[in-house]
Amino acid sequence: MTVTSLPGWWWPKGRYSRHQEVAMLVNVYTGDQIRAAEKPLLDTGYGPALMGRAAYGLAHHIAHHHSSARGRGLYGARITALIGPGNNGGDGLYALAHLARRGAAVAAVLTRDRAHPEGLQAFRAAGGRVVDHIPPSTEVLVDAVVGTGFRGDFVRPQVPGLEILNDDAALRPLVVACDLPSGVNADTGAAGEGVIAADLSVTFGGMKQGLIAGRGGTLSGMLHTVPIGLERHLPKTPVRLTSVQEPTNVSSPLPTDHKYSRGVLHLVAGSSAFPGAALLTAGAAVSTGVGMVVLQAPEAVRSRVISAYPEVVGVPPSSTPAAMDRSDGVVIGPGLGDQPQLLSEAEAVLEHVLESGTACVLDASGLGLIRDQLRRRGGLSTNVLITPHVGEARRIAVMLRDRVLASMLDSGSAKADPVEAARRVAGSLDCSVLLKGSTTVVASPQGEVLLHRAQAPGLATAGTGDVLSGILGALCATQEQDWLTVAAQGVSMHTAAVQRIDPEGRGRFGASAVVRAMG
Ligand SMILES: NC(=O)C1=CN([C@@H]2O[C@H](COP(=O)(O)OP(=O)(O)OC[C@H]3O[C@@H](n4cnc5c(N)ncnc54)[C@H](O)[C@@H]3O)[C@@H](O)[C@H]2O)[C@@H](O)CC1
Ligand SMILES: Nc1ncnc2c1ncn2[C@@H]1O[C@H](COP(=O)(O)OP(=O)(O)O)[C@@H](O)[C@H]1O
Repeated sequence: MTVTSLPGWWWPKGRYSRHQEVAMLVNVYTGDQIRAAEKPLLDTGYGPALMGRAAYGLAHHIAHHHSSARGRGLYGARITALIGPGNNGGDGLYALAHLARRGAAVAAVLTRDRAHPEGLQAFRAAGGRVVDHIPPSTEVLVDAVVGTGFRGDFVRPQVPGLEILNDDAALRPLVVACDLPSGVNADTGAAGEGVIAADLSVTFGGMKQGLIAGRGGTLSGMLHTVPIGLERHLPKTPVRLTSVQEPTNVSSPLPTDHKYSRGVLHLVAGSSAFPGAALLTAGAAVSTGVGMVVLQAPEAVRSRVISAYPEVVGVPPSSTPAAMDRSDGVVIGPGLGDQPQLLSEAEAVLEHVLESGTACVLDASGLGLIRDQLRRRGGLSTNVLITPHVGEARRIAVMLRDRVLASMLDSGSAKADPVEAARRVAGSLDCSVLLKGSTTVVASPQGEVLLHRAQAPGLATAGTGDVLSGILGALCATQEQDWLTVAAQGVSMHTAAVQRIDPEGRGRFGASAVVRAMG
């Protein structure tokens, strides 16, 4: 069976061997797009065939992951499924029937008084038992309560024995979600408290946005897509997923290059309160490979940065735009703080950038400059990439007086929708947006979206955003690419550096270590 395996290089419980991923950019669909693609096939009687392929793929991945987690074959493996009333439950039942025929001891808990009749029949015929609790010896728990048919709120079924989910990692069963963890919104990733976090999600027909975005991205675990024959019917999607691998499409220096042809990056970063941010941004830019890094910052910041990176050229914060004449890329904001003088000097640089069209990354305190630009120009410009985290994006929602946007950014809300939020900010400000978080969402003003699921929660440490700004700045100064390409390269490099220093996902590193791992 052909499958597309997605990022799995790091795994929290350390139970699996490293997984090779294959795809560089994968199309991502909403639940409705998948359902629409299924429709012509269902209308012409192919429903059972689709379900057959889905169930076979699910069984295949359960068997594979069980044997890599336990180090033995399927014979005698104790597999229990939570089965809902719809086709998602049907997939689960047929998958268990396959596994029973390969010698597994399978059981199903029916969470409602009805279940997919043919699936139930196949399950029973294969020797499956319907039980009213989760046997404590369960090694694999399959979540097939509800898939893309999920509507409203999800309440975790009250099934005796589910407490085994609270066991220590070594005892806990492997949790496999059928299509997606029950209760995750397939489009947005919004999810309530009752959702059972999966170690592995096996999804059918195409990668669903809800498995990557928002809370869904943190609940879905390792991802596999099982092709079920929808490919021809799937629409062109503007949403793609990056790989976490080191990008291969970043230009290397040519024998004919000189420092100016390799790009000059102008950084407006650092203040007496936050000199470290300038160090991290400059260090990351130098290590990414760029012809020259120019740092516009107060004297104390410059001397600290230059003592660590003597190759950086310092200019005072009051420099005129002439200091930027040779700049191919600009980063404004890391560690600027809130000193009015520094901010007004940064504003002059931003004005110059907006006039000249030089590629510019606007981050951290630099994002506060958007307010004035909204007043002056009604937004920014397509040569700008803004890189807010969710808190900063909420402040942008306030600047835009956009309540809908604010609710999309509220991760606890059923309306949470980071993909649409990033698109909305990009459209409103006419610039590209990189919304940081456990899944990074990059959106262009034209509505194209790129998702990156780092699966590296150790990145949640101060200063890693400054490192990312330095990487993005260096990349945009070195090569002429659209922001989506630069962002895909940048986030992949950022994550790949973490992969090198922290392959086990222990999180015992700081942002400086990420810079050191860049080279
Ligand atoms: N349409 C098809 O032919 C295919 C569908 N497939 C599977 O079918 C799933 C979709 O099937 P369905 O459309 O039957 O929908 P689901 O099985 O996902 O959900 C529908 C059922 O879940 C219940 N439900 C809805 N919201 C709920 C909530 N908040 N809490 C608890 N229960 C809730 C409903 O009562 C309904 O009976 C996909 O996720 C996938 O697993 C696959 O077999 C591939 C082919
Ligand atoms: N839970 C997480 N999992 C993976 N990556 C994360 C997580 N939390 C944050 N990150 C990443 O870490 C970086 C943090 O950036 P930011 O919040 O701007 O930090 P700082 O301002 O301290 O530099 C971003 O690239 C973000 O995507």
